[in-house]
Parts: sequence; structure tokens; C-alpha cells
Amino acid sequence: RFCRRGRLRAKVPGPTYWPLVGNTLETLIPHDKLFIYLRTLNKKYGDVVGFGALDIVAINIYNPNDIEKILSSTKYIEKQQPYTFLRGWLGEGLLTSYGKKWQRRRKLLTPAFHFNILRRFFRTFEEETEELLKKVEAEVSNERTDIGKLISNMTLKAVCKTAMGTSMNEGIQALSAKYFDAIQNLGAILVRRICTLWLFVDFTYQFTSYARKEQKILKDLHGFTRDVIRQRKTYLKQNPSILNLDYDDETNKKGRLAMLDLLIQNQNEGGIDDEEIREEVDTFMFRGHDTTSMALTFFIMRLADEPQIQEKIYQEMKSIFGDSDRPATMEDIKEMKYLECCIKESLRIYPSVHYIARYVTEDVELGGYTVPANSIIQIHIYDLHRREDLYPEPERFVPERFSPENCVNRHPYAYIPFSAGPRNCIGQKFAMLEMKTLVSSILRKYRLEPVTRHKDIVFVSELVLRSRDPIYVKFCSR
Ligand code: HEM
Repeated sequence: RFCRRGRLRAKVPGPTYWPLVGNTLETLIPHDKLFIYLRTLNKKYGDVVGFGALDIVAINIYNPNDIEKILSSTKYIEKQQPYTFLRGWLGEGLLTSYGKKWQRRRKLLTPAFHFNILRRFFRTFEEETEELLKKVEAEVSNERTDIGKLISNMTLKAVCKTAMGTSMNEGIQALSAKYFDAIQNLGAILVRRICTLWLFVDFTYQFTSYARKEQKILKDLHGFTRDVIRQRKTYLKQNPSILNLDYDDETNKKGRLAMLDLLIQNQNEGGIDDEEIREEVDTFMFRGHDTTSMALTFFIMRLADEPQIQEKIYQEMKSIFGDSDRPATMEDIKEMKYLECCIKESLRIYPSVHYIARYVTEDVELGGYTVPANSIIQIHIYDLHRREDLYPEPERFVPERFSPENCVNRHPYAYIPFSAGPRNCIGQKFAMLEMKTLVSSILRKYRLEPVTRHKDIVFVSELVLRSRDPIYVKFCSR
């Protein structure tokens, strides 16, 4: 409180701020309890809540107007902690970079998620769904199936085959089990770092057992991605025409390459180096599979627990396909309007990316308070999506909240599972297409019965929103 920054921070409501340690004592609790504690903050202190320790100022915002102010502006695209904690793994890839580097990369990679490319990916989603259905068929006689495992395997393979153009050969398959474990362990370390003062500070962190464990995990993770890149480069050497044929037939412009090919082409033109390719591949492998996998896992669990909604989706499928078991086309997917509302409602209740942050380098007015420059602005998407004033009875699963007429008057920043503004999710269309393809195919063939009930889920906050325990459902043939 002896400087302007401290005095401004002190005006923002929040839990008691102790000298030096700030609010960190309250957060030294187990993972699941921490999740519950964080949920109490905006209920107790309102739309703007101050948090911090040492000279770190963190401000939580929960109001769509304040969120819009931060996310919609190109002024506030900088990211510091906690994203810097991911730099050992993701380097300065699209998720963690900012400024000119972020702008260049975003411009380079945006065409890799163009509609025409998604059309091509759709075939892969179908093939992977077919594979998954075979595994589901083998589970039908079982009383319960751990869906998280089934699905994360599928989403990892889908992102490898589409964005990376890499078929998961046996070597890579074998590594993938290690990859999942590594990501979960890294997520747990990250959350500890955010909440523990001596782990938050780089200088003290480097001497801890957590830092040593992180180094070991990174070896596995980077080994996995380097294999994926090596495999694709070998393939492109044997088939050089793929990079040369990068022209759109209609516009005669460049822009038909999948993500990794685009990066390799850029490297051949002298744009980026091996390490920079590795950081983007790590970023997209992680963001492209873990987010979608958790979103699907929660969604399938909830559908099993909502038989009437499940039935309505099935009726929608019947109206599109009749009694035919032909595979879906992109046009069919567009017709699945009710299913889309259900996915949106599921992402409201279970936003796989439940928390995002920005770093402001100048003072900004939020909710009537002046937030000082060099503060971290934290947006808890999970809490925003559960505001009673925006979503009455927020725990109820009501897909109709997303019918066009019910969306008209909603604040554009009241629903942000894919974030919003210039740094929104580059893969959101990819994710929606993948989720619709998979869930529609499952529900056409199987009825889901609940095993894990939605009321029993114990959430934990990691790199993505997770359940503390495995999630089970029962698959029954139709
Ligand atoms: C249900 C699935 C998904 C959800 C809920 C989701 C959510 C988000 C959110 C909230 C952000 C903003 C992060 C931040 O500002 O810190 C984001 C960014 C990002 N997402 Fe997704 N995502 C999903 C799927 C995907 C997929 C499938 C990909 C890639 C294939 C992807 C790639 C990325 C990347 C690279 C960024 C960083 C973008 C940038 O900063 O320019 N995401 N995502």
C-alpha cells in the first residue's frame, strides 16, 4: 500500500490480503477443494475480485461488459503468468505468444482451419468415429465403460491425422499413453505453481522437486511431437508434390495445406526453424485433443443422465437419416440443429477451457475500479456460464437456451467457451465438427445409460476442466 499500484489493488474487493503472502494461504488446499473455493469468490465479493501476493496483482472479472472490454480489444492480447509456466513445453506457440510474434503466427495458421480444409478433415473424423464405434461395440455387454480413455485416444488420433497429416503408426501409438499421463501430471504441477508463492516465482521454483519432475515430463512430451514431425517430413520428402500443389482450384491462391505442412512449407521458405515448428505442433496437439476430449466426455456423461434429451437427438437423427445407416455428410451435419444446441449447452456447463487470462500493460477501468498497469486479468469462464442472472437454474441442462430466439438478447460475451475477440479459439469449427460427427454416430447406434451421475462429479482445475474420478456410462444397442 506504499505505492500507487498497491493502493489501487487494495480498493478492489477480495479476500484478506496478508503482507507478502497476499492471498496464497487460502489456496494451499487439495485440488478439488481449491476448485470449490474459487467458485465462492464472485458470490462473496462481486463482479471484480482482487487477488495476489508479493508484487503480483491478479484481478478476476465476471461481468460480460468487463470481459468484452478485455477480450474484444487488440490492446489486451498480452499473456504473462500463468501462460509463461507453459513455455518450457509450448515455447512461444500460438497459445502462449503475444505481440508481433502472435500476429504473424495467427495470420500464417488461420488458413489451415478454413472451411475447405475442414471438409477434408471430415473424412478423417468419420474414419476415427468408425474405429471408435468398433470399440464401443465390444463394450456393449459391459456394465460400464470408462469413456474418457476411449475418447481421448480418438481425439488425439484425429488431430494427428488432420492437422499434422500423420498417421499414428505403432511407434507413435505406443507413446500416446505416456503422452496422456504427461499432460495430466504437467497440469497438476501448473495449478500448484499458480497457487503456491514459492513455486510461482521462477527463481525458487527451479530448485524444487516439481521443476525436476517437469523436466522429465517435457522429455516425453517433446519426444512424442518430434516423432510426429519427423514422420511427416519423411512423407513430404517422398511426396514433394503435396507442398507444390498448394493452390486453391477456384481462386488460384495458396491456402490448402494442413497445419504442419503449412509450417514445413514456411520453414522451406526460410520463415521458421525446427524449434518453432515443434512449439506449434505441441500447442495444437495439446489444444486440439484435450479440450475436445473433455468436452465430449462430459457431454456423453450428461446425455446418459438426460434420457429425454437423448431421445430428442435420436429423433432428429431419424428425421435426417430415416432407417438408413449410411454415413453422415457435411450437409447432414449442418441439419443437426438440436444436437448443436445440446453441445452448446454442454460447453456452457462443462467449458473444457474453464479459465483464461490476459496481462494489461496500462491502467484499465473494470467494474468501476481502476485496475493498475501490469496486472493479470483472470476470466473464470466456468463461473460466467453459471451466473443466475444470465442462465436461470444454471445447473439444469436446457438446450433451448441456445435456440436462435433465446440467443437474440444475450450479451455476446456471456457465453465464451471458445473465448472471443481476436484471440479466440482458432480450432472452434474443427471442434464442433468433430463433436457433432462423433456424438451423432454414437446415438444413431446406441442408447446411453448413466453410471456416473452428473451430480457426483468432483471437478478439478488443471490445464483443462477435469473430473477427479473416471467417468463411466453404459452403452446399449438400439
Ligand atoms: C471443445 C473444444 C475446444 C474448446 C472449449 C477450446 C477453447 C479455447 C479457448 C477458451 C481459447 C482461448 C485461450 C486463451 O485465451 O487462453 C482457445 C484458444 C486456442 N485453441 Fe481452442 N478450444 C477447443 C478446441 C480446439 C481445437 C480442436 C484446436 C486445434 C485443432 C484448438 C486450438 C487452439 C489454439 C491454438 C488456441 C490459441 C489461439 C490464439 O491465442 O490465437 N482449440 N481455445
